[in-house]
Amino acid sequence: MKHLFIINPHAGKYDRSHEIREKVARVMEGRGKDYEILVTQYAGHGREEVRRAAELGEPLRVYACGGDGTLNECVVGAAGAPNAAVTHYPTGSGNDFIRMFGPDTCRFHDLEALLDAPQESLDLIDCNGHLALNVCSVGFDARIGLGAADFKKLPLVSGTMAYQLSALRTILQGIHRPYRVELDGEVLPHKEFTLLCACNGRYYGGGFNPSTTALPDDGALDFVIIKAVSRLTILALIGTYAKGGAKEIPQIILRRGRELKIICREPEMVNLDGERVDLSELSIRLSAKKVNFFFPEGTHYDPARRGRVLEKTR
Ligand SMILES: Nc1ncnc2c1ncn2[C@@H]1O[C@H](COP(=O)(O)OP(=O)(O)OP(=O)(O)O)[C@@H](O)[C@H]1O
Repeated sequence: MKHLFIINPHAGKYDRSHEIREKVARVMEGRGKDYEILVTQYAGHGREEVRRAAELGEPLRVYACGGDGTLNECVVGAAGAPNAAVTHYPTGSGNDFIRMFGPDTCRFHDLEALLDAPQESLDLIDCNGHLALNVCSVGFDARIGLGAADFKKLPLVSGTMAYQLSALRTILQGIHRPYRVELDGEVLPHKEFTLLCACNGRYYGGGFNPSTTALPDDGALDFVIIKAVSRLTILALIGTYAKGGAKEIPQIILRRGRELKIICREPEMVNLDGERVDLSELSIRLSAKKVNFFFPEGTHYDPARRGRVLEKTR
């Protein structure tokens, strides 16, 4: 079994690659494991290296050392490879996918707990051929989160300020847009929407909890759709939405399904695990590919399965 550590030096607030390298070497050499560390040189590098390693066909365990973007790169590289499995060693800003492990999320910081850990086969979201593990969304939230990058480039603008400026721009530009939306073959009667979200995981955007029922291995996606609402309404509802209260909000449609088709008037920013693609016609569905994900013994993304001993892969 080969253990491959993909370290993104740009994840989180500062470069932790040196510290992670030392920790990995200490743990892996102490246990006589076959391991390799790769510090990425550019966006997309992790995905390429994981794909190359998975294609060798040998048993492979990949540790995504970064945030959700790094995890997405490793997952895409390992998607569909039965010999490969991925986990998250969180050093990013949001680390949202693993929040689903609830009180056990902190155990992902323990490298030793990730060794010889059990795995499950997880579903993936496919949006026009782009894959996501956690959440794919379009609308108000995607424009704020992804649009913040435009402001981060400006001098004297901090990370928080970039999000505030992006939120202000999004609110001024109008928070709902005309989309044609089809859910599992049924065209929704509404003409304008604020946000459409396909959830495989339960958290995104630094802790927002749009779905409290999504499970990444149930062969379905949990769709969260906010109809057109006013700026004042969104301000009043956003706190409830963030805390997992979507089912209490009448302007939100919650459905479990397999495919969401969206046609926009012009290209829209689409969020895939925090990464951006711009599309005007979207088909968001379950991918035919799955990915193996490993996690500390006794923990689980499904609260009902926490504490159970799963089969280990050595
Ligand atoms: N060497 C690199 N240079 C520039 N960008 C990189 C490099 N390696 C990876 N990336 C990209 O960096 C981006 C941010 O990484 P990541 O999402 O892991 O961290 P984060 O934004 O701090 O965390 P989170 O997404 O959990 O908030 C991703 O788009 C990833 O593809």
